[in-house]
Amino acid sequence: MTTTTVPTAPGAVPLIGHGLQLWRQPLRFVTSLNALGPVVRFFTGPAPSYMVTTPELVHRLLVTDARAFRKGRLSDSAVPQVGTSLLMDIRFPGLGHYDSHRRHRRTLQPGFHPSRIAGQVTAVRAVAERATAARWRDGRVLRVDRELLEMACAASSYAVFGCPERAAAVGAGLVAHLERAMYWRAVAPRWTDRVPGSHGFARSLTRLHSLVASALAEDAAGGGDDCLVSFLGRTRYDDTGEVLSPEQIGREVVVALVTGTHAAGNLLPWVFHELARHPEAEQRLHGELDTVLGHGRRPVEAEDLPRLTYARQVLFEVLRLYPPVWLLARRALEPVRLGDVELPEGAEVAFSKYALHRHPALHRDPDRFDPDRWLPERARSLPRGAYIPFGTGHRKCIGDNQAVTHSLTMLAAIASRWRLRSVPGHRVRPHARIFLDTGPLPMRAEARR
Ligand code: HEM
Repeated sequence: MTTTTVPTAPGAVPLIGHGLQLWRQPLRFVTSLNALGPVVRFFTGPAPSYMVTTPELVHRLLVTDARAFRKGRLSDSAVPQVGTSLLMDIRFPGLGHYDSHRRHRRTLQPGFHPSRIAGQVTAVRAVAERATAARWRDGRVLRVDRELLEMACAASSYAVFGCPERAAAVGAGLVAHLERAMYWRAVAPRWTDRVPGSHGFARSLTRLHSLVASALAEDAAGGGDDCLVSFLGRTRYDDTGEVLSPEQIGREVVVALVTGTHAAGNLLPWVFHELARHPEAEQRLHGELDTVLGHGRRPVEAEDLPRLTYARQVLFEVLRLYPPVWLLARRALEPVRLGDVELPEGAEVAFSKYALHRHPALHRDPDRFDPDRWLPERARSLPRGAYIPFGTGHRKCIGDNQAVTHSLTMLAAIASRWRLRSVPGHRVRPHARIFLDTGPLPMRAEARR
């Protein structure tokens, strides 16, 4: 197949191509492409983009042929706003894209070592305990989406800053400003700087950089806590011995906070939504929590997490059905062949984990919530690349362990004491922007007795 025989998604309109479909019903649009072929052409402007729909080709894109691609459009739109960081296309003099990323990643990786993350469990549990004690009451209807986003923000701020006062100063509102403006910058036309949220964005960015500067100053004076900022302040590139500049540390912190808050914080509302719709799964989860934590429900500790196997299956199933990072893209650095398709240099290639995770050829009854898919013997039969909530290859999420540990801890702390019930008449409509969320999610809290 050449690029001329690649199928084009139906319904393109002049000038904006499929932009309206992607804007109005993004999830329906990306899943509809599964049936058209392994590579499908679509348009959001005059130049074509290509959607890859099979695990084999996604694996080629992210692993086998990864050197032939860079990040592309999303990185290009975010860099002028928040600067270059590990998540974007970072470059060092004399090194290409791949080697620049590798050098930077090697330097940051120890900051996310599992032992450091395990050390955060007690603080993350305390975040959930404090929030539920403050606002949750038996029978009260809560905006569960906001509650859990705030908890995720407090948990990731703790991972970043260590010191509880500084973590408290971050606040979900500040992080939400950043996420909102980054989304609008990515989708708004290039000719305008005036995207919704830009004003709050500038203030939030300055505030975050100043929190980082004071944390680094405190560290230099010998009073800092062991946290991501203090690790980043100490780490050095192993080839030159150079340290990261405070500005660079600030940029990495923006990414860690936005993804830690929004990607992880959007996951738990989906978990409670699915548990409320599947009482048998909820009962199994409660049974496991009662066994592991005892009927007195002692607080969850890091050592308990490996024993929460069903809770982990529930989480993995929600990551399949509602992958928070639902769409990703790359740009070809050179002419490249994907399967039977020749792509020119500069081609934008996207893939959707939402579509891949619901592909009927890969997952039986793909729209059904079934945590037992993740029983080891069943999970083993999945083809490579069919389940990649955290990506794969050299750019796989560096915060995957943190996201799973924090989410499991909060799930255990909440579900050991609370059950959340759907509110009759409320329909959940997924919002797919940078991250996939439930939108407003009112649920009734019931204390477990
Ligand atoms: C449920 C939570 C999360 C999900 C689903 C998620 C998903 C992802 C995905 C899919 C990628 C790969 C992007 C690509 O290939 O272009 C990624 C990269 C990344 N994530 Fe996450 N993430 C989550 C949480 C976090 C957290 C908690 C942090 C930091 C504390 C984080 C930091 C990053 C960074 C820095 C990268 C870039 C890695 C690189 O390019 O080397 N993420 N994430």
